[in-house]
Amino acid sequence: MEKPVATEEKSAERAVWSVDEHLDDILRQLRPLEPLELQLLEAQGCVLVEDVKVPVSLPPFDNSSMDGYAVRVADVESAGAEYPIVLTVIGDVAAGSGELPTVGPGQAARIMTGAPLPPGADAVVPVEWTDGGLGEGPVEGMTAASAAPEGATGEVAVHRPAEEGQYVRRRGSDVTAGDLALEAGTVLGPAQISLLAAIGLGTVTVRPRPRVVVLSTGSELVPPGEPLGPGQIHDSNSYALTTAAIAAGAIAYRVGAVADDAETLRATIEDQLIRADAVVTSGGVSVGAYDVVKEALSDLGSDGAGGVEFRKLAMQPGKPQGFGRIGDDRTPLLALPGNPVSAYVSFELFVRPVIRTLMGLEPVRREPRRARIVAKEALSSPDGKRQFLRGRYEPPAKGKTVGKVTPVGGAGSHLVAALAQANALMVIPEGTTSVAPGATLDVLVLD
Ligand SMILES: Nc1nc2c(c(=O)[nH]1)N[C@H]1C(S)=C(S)[C@@H](COP(=O)(O)OP(=O)(O)OC[C@H]3O[C@@H](n4cnc5c(N)ncnc54)[C@H](O)[C@@H]3O)O[C@H]1N2
Ligand code: MOO
Repeated sequence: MEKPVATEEKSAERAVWSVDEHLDDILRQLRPLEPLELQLLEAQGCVLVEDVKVPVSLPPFDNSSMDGYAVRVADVESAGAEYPIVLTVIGDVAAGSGELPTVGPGQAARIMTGAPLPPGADAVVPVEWTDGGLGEGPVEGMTAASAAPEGATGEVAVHRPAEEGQYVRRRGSDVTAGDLALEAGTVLGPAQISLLAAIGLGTVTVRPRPRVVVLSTGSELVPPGEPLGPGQIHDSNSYALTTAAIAAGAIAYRVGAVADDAETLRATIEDQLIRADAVVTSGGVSVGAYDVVKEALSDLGSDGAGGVEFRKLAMQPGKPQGFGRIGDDRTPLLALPGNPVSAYVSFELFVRPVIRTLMGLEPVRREPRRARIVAKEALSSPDGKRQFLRGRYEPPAKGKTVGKVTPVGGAGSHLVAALAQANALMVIPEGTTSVAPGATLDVLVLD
């Protein structure tokens, strides 16, 4: 844990906050979202809040793992290529068959993969071990039932013996009724959702994905796809932050850029609160005459309570930051700086942990990795600030613990092209003003 930058009680006006102090202050004000019962497809990536028990065994019945013939082992004991055993085919058992024929001595039932093993049979011989009912040598596969309905009856020659239970998947061999299917705390990925579906659960109780409303502020902003007028730029932050929120696990709503007008901004945010578990804004948090986010948000609490506090952080980029809880539900709002790299780095450091906390996901912060700097010149960093430079990270070679990182672009917080080439943030600590090539440092890998 790094030494706090300011030790006296914090006040937005005078103290500089460290990155960790700001994040800790945000996180201590948040609780994970209340669990919800969701449809399986909506639960992907969410944390299960209760143990799930298996209601019915899997497989629910003995079934075939091959397309072939359900037989009695005793009948085919002496089967061989030279002297195949000929059995009478009494019918087909397809996957999903409800009514099953009974296989008597000298009989076989044609059976498909996943179909229940019919009574009387105690093994399956794959169709490749038989003549498929065609009266010749071993076949490659069955003729489609639609093309040859007579294949379900007649005779079949079996060329190899079978062992008891061969190609039979036993009832309960996967999981047994009453077993623990998944433990509370499990993050549901496709394999876990597969299991829930297989044991017949249509819904599951999880912490839901937070709904994150993203809005940009700035009268100069024009949506991509529209032409620029004098002095205008395209709004890239709302796209970066919306997609970053989705990548972090949220359901994100991008609201178009709002002009630098405090009343419009306040009304827009109030309108959005109905669908927000968190609000993220960009721009308007510095000291300019048109930085209206401060003006609009400082008192946007419930009945005058709460509101957003604006701070200076000992970091670069991302110095000006706002955080507070607003509206009747005390919805967390993070006001990020407008420079595109600052907004993105701020998202990584503060908003992503908020999303993960609301979802109950661990770890909340990215775990730093160590990497050796590959560069021609030393990297410089402002004294007293934690700097986040953009870099390309390569994982450690086999048997090594330290990877490599090459800076891309400079420290400027407007350099979006370099950001797009980067896959990591290089972290230069507060007390360090110069780092030589070949030195190692922490990197946050943006995967
Ligand atoms: N006198 C001072 N000026 C500035 C300071 C300071 O301490 N004293 N801090 C600088 C730092 S550091 C940052 S970061 C920025 C933060 O400014 P704001 O949050 O108020 O952001 P804006 O002024 O609205 O915009 C800054 C910059 O970013 C561009 N921008 C804004 N929104 C978007 C968007 N959605 N998509 C693309 N680009 C966007 C905007 O056009 C500006 O160029 O303040 C410094 N100034
Ligand atoms: O801190 Mo500002 O965020 O450097 O560009």
